[in-house]
Formats: sequence, C-alpha cells, structure tokens
Amino acid sequence: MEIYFRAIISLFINLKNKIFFQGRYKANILQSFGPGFRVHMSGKDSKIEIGKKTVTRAGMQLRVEGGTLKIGNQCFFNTNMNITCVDEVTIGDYCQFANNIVIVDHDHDYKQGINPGLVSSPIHIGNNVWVGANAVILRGVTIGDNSVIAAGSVVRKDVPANTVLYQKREDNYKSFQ
Ligand SMILES: CC(=O)SCCNC(=O)CCNC(=O)[C@H](O)C(C)(C)COP(=O)(O)OP(=O)(O)OC[C@H]1O[C@@H](n2cnc3c(N)ncnc32)[C@H](O)[C@@H]1OP(=O)(O)O
Repeated sequence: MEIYFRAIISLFINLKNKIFFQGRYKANILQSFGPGFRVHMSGKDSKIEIGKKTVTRAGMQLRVEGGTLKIGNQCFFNTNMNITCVDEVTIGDYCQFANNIVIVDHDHDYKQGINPGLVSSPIHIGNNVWVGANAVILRGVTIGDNSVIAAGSVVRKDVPANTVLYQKREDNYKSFQ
C-alpha cells in the first residue's frame, strides 16, 4: 500500500518541480521519493535529470545553482542525502547511498579573502557504486564502476573501478580507572 502512496506523492512532487522549474527539471514518472524530498534550483542554466525508479528515504536535498545534476536509473538514497552542485555531478545506474552523505562539487576560494567566490570541478560516480554512511565526496572526484566507499570516508581523489576505498584510523583506548 505504502509503495502506491509513495508513487502518487512522487508523481505530484515531479509535477510540481516540472511546472516550477520548467525544462530545467526532468525526471521519469516512476519514482519513490521519501518525505522531505526537496529540490532547490537557481540560475537559468541549472538542470536536474533523474532516471527511473529512484528510491529515496527521508530528507533528500538537491541544490543546483547554475550546474547540472544527473542521476541514473534505479539508485537508492538513504536518509539525509545532500547534493550541492554548481558545476556538474553525475551518478550512474544502480548506485546505493547510505545515510548522511554529502556530495559537493565546489569549495569556497578561501585564499581570496573575505566573501570569496567558488572554485568548482565536476564529480562523476559510475554504475553500481555503494557509498557508506557519513561519506563526503568532494569536487573533482571520479568514482569508477562497482566501487565501494567505506563509511566515514572523505573522498578527495579518484577511486578506480572495482575497488574499496577505506581511510584507516587508529583505535585508541585509554583506561580511566
Ligand atoms: C544503502 C545502504 O548502504 S544502507 C547500509 C549502510 N552501511 C554502511 O554505511 C556500512 C559501510 N560499510 C563499511 O564501511 C565496511 O567497513 C566495509 C564495507 C568497507 C567493510 O569492507 P570489508 O572489505 O569487509 O573490509 P574489512 O572489514 O575487511 O576491513 C579492511 C580494512 O579496512 C578498514 N576499514 C573498514 N571499514 C572502514 C571504515 N569505514 N573506515 C576506516 N577503515 C575501515 C578495516 O579496519 C580493515 O583494516 P585492517 O586491514 O588494517 O584490519
């Protein structure tokens, strides 16, 4: 029952976004958007394309300010997924995203003093990529097909296809008794 309810809500969300953002928002009608799915778009060049059968849990936020965001078919986004795009972000088919993931394709150009501009570069995520909880994917990164990003990683460099990225941390235990 819930699946049909979600499909109907998603249809309305798509319709609202299509009317509001006109040709700049394209999404297949077959989606299952969770509560709090939000699209923010500013700038006439902003574009969002979403393939079919996207499933999102609560709190997915897509913010595009002059860039292009493309999400492929049959991707799953767990709670609190957050994508901010001023340049280009592409996600392939069959990708799985865990909770609290941030994808951001720009930095503040902090070396330029107060109120700096932005520096940006595209992010490309291949097909069948699994991203663990609390990962942050930074500008300029390409993640190859079938790769895994371990929970808590900050992805700053390209990840080859068919690999697991994990960033080792040391566990330290100090007794207080
Ligand atoms: C839609 C959804 O996805 S919902 C489910 C969400 N689930 C998650 O977010 C969980 C994500 N899972 C992980 O991060 C796991 O730790 C995995 C998948 C990376 C483990 O992969 P495995 O191949 O089994 O790795 P394994 O446990 O053998 O660890 C290999 C090494 O990586 C290290 N490692 C594993 N995970 C992490 C991590 N998240 N951060 C840092 N280091 C890690 C291990 O300590 C180990 O180091 P060692 O070789 O010095 O002992």
